Amino acid sequence: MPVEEFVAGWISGALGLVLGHPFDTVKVRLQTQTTYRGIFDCVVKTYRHESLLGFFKGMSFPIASIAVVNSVLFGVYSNTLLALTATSHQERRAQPPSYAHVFLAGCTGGFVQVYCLAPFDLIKVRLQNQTEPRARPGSPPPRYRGPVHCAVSICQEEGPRGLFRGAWALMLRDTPTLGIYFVTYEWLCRQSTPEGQSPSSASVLVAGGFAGIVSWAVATPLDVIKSRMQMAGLKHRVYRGVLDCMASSVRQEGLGVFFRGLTINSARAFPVNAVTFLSYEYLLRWWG
Ligand SMILES: CN(C)C(=N)NCCC[C@H](N)C(=O)O
Repeated sequence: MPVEEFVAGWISGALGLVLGHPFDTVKVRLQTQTTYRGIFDCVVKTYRHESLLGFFKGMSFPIASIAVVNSVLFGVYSNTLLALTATSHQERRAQPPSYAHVFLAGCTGGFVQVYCLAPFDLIKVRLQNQTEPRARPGSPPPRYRGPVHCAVSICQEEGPRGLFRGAWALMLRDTPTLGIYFVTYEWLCRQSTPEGQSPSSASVLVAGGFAGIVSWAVATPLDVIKSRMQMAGLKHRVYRGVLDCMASSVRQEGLGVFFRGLTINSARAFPVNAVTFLSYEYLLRWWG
């Protein structure tokens, strides 16, 4: 099994993550809290209360976890394509796989990475939702002192299964949308590249950026539900499942709830995924 795809997936994911984390914090807050009037209001309040550091809350853990999550996603995707089409990454430019194979491999990568992503994503969302400024003498400490304290507290207060809160919604979000992600990327690369050649850097950037936007646009409704289910344990609010969370969110806030964070998700998705795909392609060409 070729391992370069796993390593390239890790490095490219980490680069994209640092670039996108401030957008991600604003998105999570808009999706789970009702105190903000919009993106601008959330950015201003976060900056005033928590300084620039507020936008980077909960980032250390994803940086560590992206090593596992993105390498599993890209590694499983590429190795599934290898199993389906008997072509390596380098051979696929001359013999492009069918879109059905790309979709199937993307869905497989998305499905498998959920098992690694679920606990890391839960901890990230809990930490991003802590709006207290950095600890000052005399002020009450935030509920979670950091990622490890957060993981231990969740295990103690909600049981070890609590670490997988929202995992069903995450699986429903990621399995089909990662199929769409890789199909969009492949399709756009092929449109802008003469047959048999490797796509240029500009093609990879644009195709990666749009693959991010399209897949996140489709993923946003389940992303909202996933984030709410992840926060539910903390608020001692229990949803009976994904459908119950959907129904109760729509009842209270209308259908618009499914599009919370769509703009910021799309704004984040372009640079993050442009950089992710560019570094992934370059690392593999460099090693190939
Ligand atoms: C729509 N979904 C779930 C995705 N496209 N997932 C792939 C993640 C790529 C990148 N790390 C990101 O966070 O955008």
